[in-house]
Amino acid sequence: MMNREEKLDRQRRIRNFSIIAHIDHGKSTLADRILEKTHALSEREMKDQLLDSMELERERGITIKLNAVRLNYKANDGEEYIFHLIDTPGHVDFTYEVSRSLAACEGAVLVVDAAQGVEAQTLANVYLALDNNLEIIPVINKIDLPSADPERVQQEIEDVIGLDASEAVLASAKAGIGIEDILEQVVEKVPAPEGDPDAPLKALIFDSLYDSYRGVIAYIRVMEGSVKVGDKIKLMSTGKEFEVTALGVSTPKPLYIDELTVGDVGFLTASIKNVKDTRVGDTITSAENPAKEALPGYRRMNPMVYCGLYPVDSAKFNDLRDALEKLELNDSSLQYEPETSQALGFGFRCGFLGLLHMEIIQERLEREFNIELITTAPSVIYKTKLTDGSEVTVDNPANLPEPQKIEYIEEPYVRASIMVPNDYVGAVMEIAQAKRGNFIDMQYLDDIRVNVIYEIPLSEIVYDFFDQLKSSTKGYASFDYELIGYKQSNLVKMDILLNGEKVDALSFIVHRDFAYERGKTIVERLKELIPRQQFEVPVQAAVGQKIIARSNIKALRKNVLSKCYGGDISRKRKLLEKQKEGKKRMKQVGSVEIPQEAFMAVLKMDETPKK
Ligand SMILES: Nc1nc2c(ncn2[C@@H]2O[C@H](COP(=O)(O)OP(=O)(O)OP(=O)(O)O)[C@@H](O)[C@H]2O)c(=O)[nH]1
Repeated sequence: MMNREEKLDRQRRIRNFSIIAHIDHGKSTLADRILEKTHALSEREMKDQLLDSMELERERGITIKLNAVRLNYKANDGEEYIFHLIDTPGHVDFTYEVSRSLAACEGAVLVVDAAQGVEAQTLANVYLALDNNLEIIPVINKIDLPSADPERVQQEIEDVIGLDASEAVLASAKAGIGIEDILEQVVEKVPAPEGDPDAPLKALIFDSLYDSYRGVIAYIRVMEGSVKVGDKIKLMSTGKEFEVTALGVSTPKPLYIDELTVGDVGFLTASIKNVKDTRVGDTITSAENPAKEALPGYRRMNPMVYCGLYPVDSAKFNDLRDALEKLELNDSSLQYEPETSQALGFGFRCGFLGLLHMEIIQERLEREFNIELITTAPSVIYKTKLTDGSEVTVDNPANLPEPQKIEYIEEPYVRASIMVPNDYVGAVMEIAQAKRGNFIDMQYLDDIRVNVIYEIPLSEIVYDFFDQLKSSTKGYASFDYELIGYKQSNLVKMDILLNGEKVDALSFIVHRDFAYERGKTIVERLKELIPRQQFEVPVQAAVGQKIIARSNIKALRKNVLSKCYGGDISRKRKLLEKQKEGKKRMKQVGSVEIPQEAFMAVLKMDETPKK
């Protein structure tokens, strides 16, 4: 164990920092270069971008799970420094996790693409870093690109963000230019951690994951005091106590050590069975000598978006429950509870931080657990005030109380900031208006670009807002949003009837002014998406008792087999197999077979249906 002097001397040489950037500006590439430069990895190990560890992440090119590595850097001043490089997820769904991992740092390397310049997430990340009082080191990356314009971007960083960019490093993470300058600036500009090594322990949890051998692994930053293997610790939000079984740092290989002290960033295990006991943002203290106050900023994350997950094969309900249980071990923001749908049978209503989070879970269920799912359209949480004075929250449109019982309905709103070149401002405003947005502000960033700010219902963002934005701005728009609270809206529930029967899983909530239009569109879309049956199927959209749109799915003219009546058997089999293939993602609802796409039809309202 180190004595106080040794601890203080070490603390002086620690630098904790993150890399922040808009998506694709080169964060992971730079992290790799830094690892290489500090000899953390051999070239062979460098083959894959190491900080992004999960397969899905790599495929989608985004970072979901946070991670932290310890690196040793011998600086030009001749001293050995200890760097902790903390990785942050790069998507709005995970903003809270980003803010907590930034809270574990004293500095941030801000990467801005030399051709693209400042974008929506650049700003959003800078604000998070400033909220956490971080020293920001601007880096202009990709200067090797022919389209790079470092001077313009430097000016932009000063004008738009208000940071001094006179010493911004001109870098190419790809070509390995400027990496040493970045590391030297980290040494010079990022302050060493403060905090007393002899104070009661305060450690911030900025990530946690479940490992089937070791239980929960909490990634922590020690802010005060120190923690040793064998210590009794206490989680300050719950009061639960555990005994530390192991401590370590990733280099990035795990290196087990006996003690983590002020300024250290590493992992801790303590026979904890559930990630819900180590929530991101919570404070770990000593059970015997507890700190008086927890670290600031702890929030419990609540899901923003819900959808129903149903196994295509009803016999797989238990498999689905087991799979969700497993995923939940590793994901404290995932919520689920059993739900029954008249149309879809037994399934689960699941809550997610956002749409990306939802897609990731769906994909993992299908890929890792081999469960074919029918997923219903995502819904936000509505607050309804009833005429009897009580309040209910509704995460499933099918459960919205009868209209005559409702006093009013409130829905969540976000503040969206959309950055676009001048020429596309009109297109952006058109989309935002169509999505019930209230115009708030328009800021000119420079001669070319504008930041357009709207308040928009979250439900409209959930419905293909970003896709529309991308396609009508040729991909130039960048977008960020934050939840601002609930507002009253004139909303109604739209029911869909197939063959005269209400299909609960197809119900959705819509603004009254849009009900007629959406009703018409969805009926047309369903007509395209639902295959012809042996009989004619009427499709109707209704608000309350009133049918507002209808259409008919014509009956099949011929049985598919009758075509090859008398034909050879192999052709017949092929046809049958093809039919079976097509049936995979179908659900028999009453007398009608409905394909997966139909349940999501409500999401793609403004697209012309493809057959
Ligand atoms: N020309 C050039 N390309 C670069 C440079 N740095 C990164 N890239 C490329 O830019 C793309 C995005 O780089 P990443 O490092 O994955 O970006 P990121 O910011 O980590 O992206 P996310 O993980 O999706 O947030 C990749 O194709 C890189 O090869 C650079 O200095 N020059």
